[in-house]
Amino acid sequence: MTSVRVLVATAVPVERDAVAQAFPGPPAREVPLPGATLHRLAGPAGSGRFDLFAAGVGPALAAASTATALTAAALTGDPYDLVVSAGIAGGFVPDASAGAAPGTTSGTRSGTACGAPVGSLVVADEITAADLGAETGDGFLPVTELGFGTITHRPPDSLVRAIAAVSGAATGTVLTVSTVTGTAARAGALRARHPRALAEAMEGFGVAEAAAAHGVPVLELRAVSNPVGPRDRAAWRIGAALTALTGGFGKIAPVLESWNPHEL
Ligand SMILES: O=C(O)c1cccc(C(=O)CC[C@H]2O[C@@H](n3cnc4c(=O)[nH]cnc43)[C@H](O)[C@@H]2O)c1
Repeated sequence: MTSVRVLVATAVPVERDAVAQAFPGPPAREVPLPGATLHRLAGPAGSGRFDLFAAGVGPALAAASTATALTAAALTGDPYDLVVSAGIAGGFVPDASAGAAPGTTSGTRSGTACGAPVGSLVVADEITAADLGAETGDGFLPVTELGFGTITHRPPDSLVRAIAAVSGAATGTVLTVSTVTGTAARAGALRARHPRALAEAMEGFGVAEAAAAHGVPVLELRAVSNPVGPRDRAAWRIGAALTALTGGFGKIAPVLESWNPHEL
């Protein structure tokens, strides 16, 4: 059986390098593509084959870059089996008075609602575009209610559960936004519309759209660098999140390597 071929799309190089640190071995080989450069890891024979790349910030550039990488691989006759959107994110931290959102694996520990605190990991069971739609006098309407497209992609359930189990990541919806939330009002509106949301970032839905167009399954793994809410740059913990991302990939790499894409 050939080994699993995985494309990991981060937004920026520092996230890509944090993922790369989880993989021991020789330095990655650079493979240039139009608009992006793959970092091809040389794993031991029989292990998974991982290409990491910085796909850009925001859903549009991430989708375009991911589609380029997927098309290039397909044209060589060696397509990817899985795409992973990875990086840092804002975490929803509910009020201590609030319970966990139904269906999330986050919740109450010692009576304190925990959501997705800074430094924690989140694996998406739903990758949802939060601001793709129309504003109306009666509120926001997603594109699906306008009769177009989709707003949610669902990663393979068994893989999500395996990754959560091995990494300790919380499981829930990860929102994709084009504008970083910067007020309590916006955070509250997102939580009201997406009660299972644990995190927001800016690329997952774009990566997932590209993967879906190629019929390739997608995952999103995020390490929380800041709370979603009023803008406070001093509260960002990018170093801690990158460390968590490296640790998370160290744990999930064997799961990805042993995953059988035909068991979907
Ligand atoms: O200074 C700001 O308020 C600000 C505004 C826009 C972007 C940033 C970034 O640092 C880049 C966002 C980058 O990181 C992911 N990310 C991390 N935290 C969040 C968040 O709370 N909401 C959305 N995205 C977030 C995102 O995926 C981007 O790649 C700072």
